[in-house]
Amino acid sequence: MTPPAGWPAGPRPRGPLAPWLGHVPELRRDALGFLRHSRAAYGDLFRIRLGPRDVLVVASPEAAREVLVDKGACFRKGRGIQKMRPFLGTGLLTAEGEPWRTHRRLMQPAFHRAALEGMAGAIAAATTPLLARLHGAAARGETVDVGREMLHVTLRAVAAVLFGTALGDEDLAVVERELPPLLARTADRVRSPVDWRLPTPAERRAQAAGAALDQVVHRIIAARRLAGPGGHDLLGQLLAARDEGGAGLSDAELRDEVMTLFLAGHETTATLLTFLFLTLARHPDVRAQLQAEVRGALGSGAPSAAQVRALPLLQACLQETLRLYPPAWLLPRQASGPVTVGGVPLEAGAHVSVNVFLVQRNSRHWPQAHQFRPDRWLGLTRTPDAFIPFGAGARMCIGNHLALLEAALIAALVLRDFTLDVPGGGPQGLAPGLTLKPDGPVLAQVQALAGD
Ligand code: HEM
Repeated sequence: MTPPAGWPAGPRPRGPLAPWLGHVPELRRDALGFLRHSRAAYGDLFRIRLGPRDVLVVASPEAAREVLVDKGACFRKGRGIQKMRPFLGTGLLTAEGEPWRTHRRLMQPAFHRAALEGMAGAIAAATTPLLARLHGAAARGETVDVGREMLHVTLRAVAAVLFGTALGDEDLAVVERELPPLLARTADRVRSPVDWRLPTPAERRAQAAGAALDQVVHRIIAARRLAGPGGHDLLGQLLAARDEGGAGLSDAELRDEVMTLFLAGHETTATLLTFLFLTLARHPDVRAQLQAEVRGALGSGAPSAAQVRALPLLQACLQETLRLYPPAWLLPRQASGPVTVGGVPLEAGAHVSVNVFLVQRNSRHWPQAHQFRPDRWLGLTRTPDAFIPFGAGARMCIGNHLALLEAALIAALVLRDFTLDVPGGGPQGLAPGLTLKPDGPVLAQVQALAGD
């Protein structure tokens, strides 16, 4: 195993199977511990081995910027992302080159901050069943599984934002039932070292789920086309989008984009909210200040986008949660031609992994990097370079404003009426999979706050 010429050092794989597996066993055992330890020993750029491949791990904001922004055109998405294609088709997440550029140009306006203003009502309405469940749990003294509840609410929110009122209760039930097995199977495929599709029960379940979802999505697209322009839903805006030649997205392209938005926008936002409530339960002083801010600024009705954006401590807590626990914790890339990163020469096909988790806990850039200190965000006028939870450059998350709006609205609505306590402090470890999650369920006791 000869490392590529000019590459930095990294840990040596151990054990009899090391030549075949490289660091896969270490990563399976404790990926974050292994990566943190390697960074401490080898610096902000180091080499690891994944099976037959050398991977350059990037843990400095400067080199991350090179990969994602300055030399972004010299890289394509890594292999894992391509394995999402059977279910996602070629939506924004998986597309490359000209098709990606065309779709991104067409879709971008619908995701601008100003375009999202009118969606606050739909997100607040999607939160109503969660609030009802929390009331019930508080009255009965039951605990709630915060992660599960956040997955429910963000799925409803993303569905409401995408389809508006076009999504009836029956269709929503299909989405709630069929999307999770499809997403779970997609995550398994990404993690798997091989890329085959045996007809296992999970694969067959995912295929059936995909077919059921396709039916719903195609029906809604047809109905939405008939209804014509107007409305605040994203699908309406995507249907109306035209390129310079006057061409819009076909039904097949819209299907792929809708599935992509479900996948990209659902678990990520749920994870942010789960970590937010877990972290606030561990910092009751911050939570009390935050509740005072929310209750002081919001009346009893549905808050507007402008109202939640103007809550400085809520915004600071969301940023600090994204810094410590970035749901998209690593961004894999493959060089499409010869290029250097941090002075390291890469050949075409070389693998790079921008490690968002390590960048955002880099102590050169973040004093007390591992501590939850939302106050560090108060009064900041520009986003620090070492903060890339939504990526950076041309492939940066198209849904970043939507995610922050959704998370702020849901968090504000919950915090206005409830306190979620997590007895024993909840799960202590982190589970880095497709997204970064707590390594166990976050079980909360719910207390309803008295009205004013
Ligand atoms: C807290 C929530 C979210 C986080 C942390 C997050 C993070 C990210 C990151 C890091 C990327 C870049 C991936 C890369 O460079 O390889 C990305 C891409 C993307 N995200 Fe998000 N995301 C979130 C929510 C959303 C939402 C709500 C949507 C839409 C409903 C969305 C849609 C997308 C899409 C379509 C892409 C691909 C963009 C492209 O390549 O042009 N995301 N996201």
